[in-house]
Amino acid sequence: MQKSHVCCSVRQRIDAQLTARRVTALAPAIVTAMTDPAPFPIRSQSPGPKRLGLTGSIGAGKSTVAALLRGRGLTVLDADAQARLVTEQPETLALIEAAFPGTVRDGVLDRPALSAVAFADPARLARLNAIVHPRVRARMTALERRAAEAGARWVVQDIPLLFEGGLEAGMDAVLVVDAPLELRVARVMERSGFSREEVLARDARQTPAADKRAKADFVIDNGGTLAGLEAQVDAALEALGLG
Ligand SMILES: CC(C)(COP(=O)(O)OP(=O)(O)OC[C@H]1O[C@@H](n2cnc3c(N)ncnc32)[C@H](O)[C@@H]1O)[C@@H](O)C(=O)NCCC(=O)NCCS
Ligand SMILES: Nc1ncnc2c1ncn2[C@@H]1O[C@H](COP(=O)(O)OP(=O)(O)OP(=O)(O)O)[C@@H](O)[C@H]1O
Repeated sequence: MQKSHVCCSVRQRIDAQLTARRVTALAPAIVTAMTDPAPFPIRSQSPGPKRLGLTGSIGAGKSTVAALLRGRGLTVLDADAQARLVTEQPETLALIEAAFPGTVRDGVLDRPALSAVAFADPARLARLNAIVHPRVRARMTALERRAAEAGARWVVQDIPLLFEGGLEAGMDAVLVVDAPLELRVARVMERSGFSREEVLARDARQTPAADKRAKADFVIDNGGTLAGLEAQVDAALEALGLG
């Protein structure tokens, strides 16, 4: 009952405003609504909270956007964090060590060592993904169920590999955050101490940023200031009726 009310209120607001299906920023801190004859489509017919997929290439600013969304009261489920928990489980570590010998030491994953082997070769990365991703998905489903029980009407699913996993079909809306490659590289080098080559190796294993943008319902350009980013996040939430 409550859920259909949310769905209707989203539709009403967007019908009334005849606003954007897509929000883009052509320059930092400037948000432009592109008109679309159709109201924003809320796709899911399934019960449970509506899902806002949050994705983007390495270093685009997903975690930063996720923090803003949390700050606005939304429940954010973080696939990277779940992957980290999964890769602490003995069962997963045994599978990883068997597939990538030498990457687990004293029961702890050597993340740089695994990265060096996995991101160097698509077949190896596929093998790692096959171990980790089903477990991450199961945990995300469990978290979503918990959020539903707590009364959440929307959940944000922060999933770096949303398009790579074909998960967009299960989302009610997809928000892609993006920034120019060189800026993403510089930000990740600064944040994580990775080399330029390490960042580029990961980027090369992801769906190209241009393809992500093309598939998005909302594109947030994070090539500028944090204030500009925040303004775009608020515009997207407004268009979804969550502002
Ligand atoms: C290889 C691992 C150990 C490296 O750990 P590390 O701490 O260096 O990176 P972290 O997990 O924080 O990921 C940082 C970013 O790297 C990129 N990345 C991570 N895994 C992948 C992947 N399988 N394919 C492409 N890009 C990836 C994403 O942009 C991600 O946001 C780790 O990333 C991992 O276990 N990856 C497999 C699980 C996975 O796909 N996680 C991402 C989404 S669920
Ligand atoms: N607009 C901005 N201005 C300055 N720094 C920023 C901005 N947006 C994000 N950053 C910084 O850039 C780095 C990358 O951002 P963030 O961690 O949010 O990206 P991500 O997409 O989650 O990365 P990953 O794919 O590695 O998980 C962080 O250190 C973050 O604080």
